[in-house]
Amino acid sequence: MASKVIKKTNPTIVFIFGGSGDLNHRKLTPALYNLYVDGFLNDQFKVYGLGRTDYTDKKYRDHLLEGIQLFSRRKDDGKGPWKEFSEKVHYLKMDAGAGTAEEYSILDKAIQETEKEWKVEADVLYYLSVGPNLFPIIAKGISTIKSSHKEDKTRIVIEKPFGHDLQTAMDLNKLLAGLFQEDQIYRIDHYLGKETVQNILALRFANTLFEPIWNNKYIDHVQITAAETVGVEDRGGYYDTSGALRDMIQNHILQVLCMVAMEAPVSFDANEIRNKKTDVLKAIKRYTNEEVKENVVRGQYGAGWMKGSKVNAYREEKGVDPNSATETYAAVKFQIDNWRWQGVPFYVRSGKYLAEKTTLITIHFKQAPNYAFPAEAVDAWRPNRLTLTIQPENDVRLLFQAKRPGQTMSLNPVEMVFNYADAYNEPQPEAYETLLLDAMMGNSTQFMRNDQVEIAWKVVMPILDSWNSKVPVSFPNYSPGSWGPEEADALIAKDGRSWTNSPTKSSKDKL
Ligand SMILES: NC(=O)C1=CN([C@@H]2O[C@H](COP(=O)(O)OP(=O)(O)OC[C@H]3O[C@@H](n4cnc5c(N)ncnc54)[C@H](OP(=O)(O)O)[C@@H]3O)[C@@H](O)[C@H]2O)C=CC1
Ligand SMILES: O=C1O[C@H](COP(=O)(O)O)[C@@H](O)[C@H](O)[C@H]1O
Repeated sequence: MASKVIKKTNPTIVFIFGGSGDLNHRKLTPALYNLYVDGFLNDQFKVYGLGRTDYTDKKYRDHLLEGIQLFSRRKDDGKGPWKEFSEKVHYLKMDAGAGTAEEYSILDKAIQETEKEWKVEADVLYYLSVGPNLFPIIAKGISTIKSSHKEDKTRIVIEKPFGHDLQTAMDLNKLLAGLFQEDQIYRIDHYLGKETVQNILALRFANTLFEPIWNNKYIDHVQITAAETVGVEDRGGYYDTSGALRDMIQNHILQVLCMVAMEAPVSFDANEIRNKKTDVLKAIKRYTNEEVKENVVRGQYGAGWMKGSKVNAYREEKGVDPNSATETYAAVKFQIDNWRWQGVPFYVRSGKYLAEKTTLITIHFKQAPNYAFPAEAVDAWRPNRLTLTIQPENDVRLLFQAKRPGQTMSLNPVEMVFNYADAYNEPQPEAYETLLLDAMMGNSTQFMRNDQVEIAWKVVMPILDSWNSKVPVSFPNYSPGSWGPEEADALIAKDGRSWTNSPTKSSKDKL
């Protein structure tokens, strides 16, 4: 087996705004720790958590170690690699919201001291893991830091949500463009870092098997589901200003849709891939108010039960307006008006408190002609289906017809399965590991470009506008633990199709 060549980062300083926050605790520090253990970080590496909370370096490291123990794919009791890694971790107390050059000068000082100690110019990554209200002020603050003005060495990662609507996304893009070059800006969408999402390009463009039939001649329709078994948890305040369409569909699901629908790139250059994805977004049909009613369904969960526990209705959640019209579920039938996809609907849906935690893409092929087979042979006939499960499993399944053993020509569908965990012994990196490493390496392929974000907003704006312009539908309209509102079943059923809820658990399961 060929040995893996590991390319290390340059000497790097990472500043995490929101270092005391939840995302850093659960995702960012565990990701950096795993990159360290896997050998991707230069020996000259430092990470500073930033926030207003009082922490000494020691207390901060203890807090982060708890995060490693709870959330990292690799655990550590504090005596393993964490011990050495934690010496690279520091905390700086600052009010980033003050936005003054004086406040930001502590970062300047930290860079200068570190460069003096390392005797090299460091790459500097600023990660904005804070609420979106702070993005503009922090971006301006960073631009005042004298020692990180070298464009090729300074990068800024912006968390979601990138804007609340098209106008606010455009405003933020404009502000960032005035402060940084576009190739310094990394707008993160963590779905793009997931292994199986990245595998879509390999599956489509590294095999001759699929691409020739990847079009409206052979594909009947595509489904993308991102179902969650959690409610809004302690993020009610944020979620109530967002909803499923903004929180999941405008970003994650549209990006996944682009990977499924894009044309073949001529190279893996960041801009080439992003151009091809942008073309898909441009081709998505913009709905009129009337068409929104026909093609979009929204839902909100009521009170009920999840796995034996009683759960509140959305309107009773902390931080949520008791009369809220915010959707916790959305299903959309998208239509892509281009040569490859015309006439092939893309049904997408996402929701909280659904029956299963699953993210999957299903490609439903057209029915093969079955006239030559006896009627009884085709009883169980099902069209071919390719399923890409993104989580909780990472697998690819191809459903096709096979002859049952016996003396008669009796057919039934079977599955060929490729499962990452079975196929490879290597552990899979978490999405944030992949994306943080890419950002440190200066590879922006899996990040959103300014125009991509804006076009994605343009796709959903007619839906948001239509929802704003009329009296809300009667909420709640689905129970926790279900697959969402009945109207979503009707949305697809009226086209003579049905949702694929979950792939079979193993190839031995009865199909
Ligand atoms: N948590 C998650 O699972 C996900 C989060 N995100 C995004 O990541 C970002 C962060 O989310 P999350 O970690 O959950 O949020 P939290 O509310 O847990 O953390 C917010 C952070 O912002 C810091 N902060 C707030 N005001 C200031 C200020 N004036 N100066 C300095 N620091 C400040 C807080 O630090 P302090 O109080 O110490 O000042 C805290 O560290 C958001 O944009 C969110 O949308 C995206 C996907 C998932
Ligand atoms: O960005 C978000 O994603 C999570 C779901 O992410 P996943 O990786 O667990 O599928 C979602 O819960 C959250 O509301 C949203 O902001």
